[in-house]
Amino acid sequence: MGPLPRTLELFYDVLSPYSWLAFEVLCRYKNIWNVSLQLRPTLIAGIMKDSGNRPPALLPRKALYVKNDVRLLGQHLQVPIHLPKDFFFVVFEKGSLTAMRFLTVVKLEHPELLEKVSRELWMRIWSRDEDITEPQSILAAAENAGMSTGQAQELLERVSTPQVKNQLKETTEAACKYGAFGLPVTVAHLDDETYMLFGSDRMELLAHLLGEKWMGPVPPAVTARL
Ligand SMILES: N[C@@H](CCC(=O)N[C@@H](CS)C(=O)NCC(=O)O)C(=O)O
Repeated sequence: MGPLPRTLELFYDVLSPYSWLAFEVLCRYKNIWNVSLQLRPTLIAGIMKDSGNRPPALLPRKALYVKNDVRLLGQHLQVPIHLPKDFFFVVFEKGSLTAMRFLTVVKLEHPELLEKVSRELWMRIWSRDEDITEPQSILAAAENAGMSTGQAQELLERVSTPQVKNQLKETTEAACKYGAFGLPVTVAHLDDETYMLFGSDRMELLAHLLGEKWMGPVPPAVTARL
């Protein structure tokens, strides 16, 4: 038997553009670093409430900074981020509750499609300024990720069931227990130690903790294909 795989849990919400950045970088590195990457759909609103934090964009000067930061990081990390025209309406009015419940049920029933469906939802909201709250929008994302219409509809019908609601709540609580006050959060389980890292900008530190090499956001073996 070989050594036990090191595990990384990525807590994310598709409402969080920084989560998208962390997600793409970790998806690029998971095989290079030989880590088991567990994707954990989480509700950022729940984390804000539980920790008493507030979204950075509620402070006007921070909002300006974040918009620019995310745009520049998108270019640097080769993730095609284009901010939605009505940033505040999209983030603070529309939110991500149904989308995150949908990803929760995808993880339960078709975990092999979770990466792709998550990416499709991010592409909609943070690249093409498309809705992610209406049933048709969620179905379109699922179908683009390779799910049949029937499969996607079946899962969508389950988003309001106690099982799915509770699962999303449990995952959000798990992130809070690790100390989350925002997203993305990467929890690294390495030998006897557990580390909680906040942000998409902790990857170099993560490489250091893993004893692996950080080769920048787009490692040579990988071509960014977004
Ligand atoms: N510096 C971090 C920022 C991450 C970030 O601001 N995430 C937002 C959600 S998109 C958040 O939860 N912020 C909470 C906070 O900054 O306290 C990065 O580059 O990823």
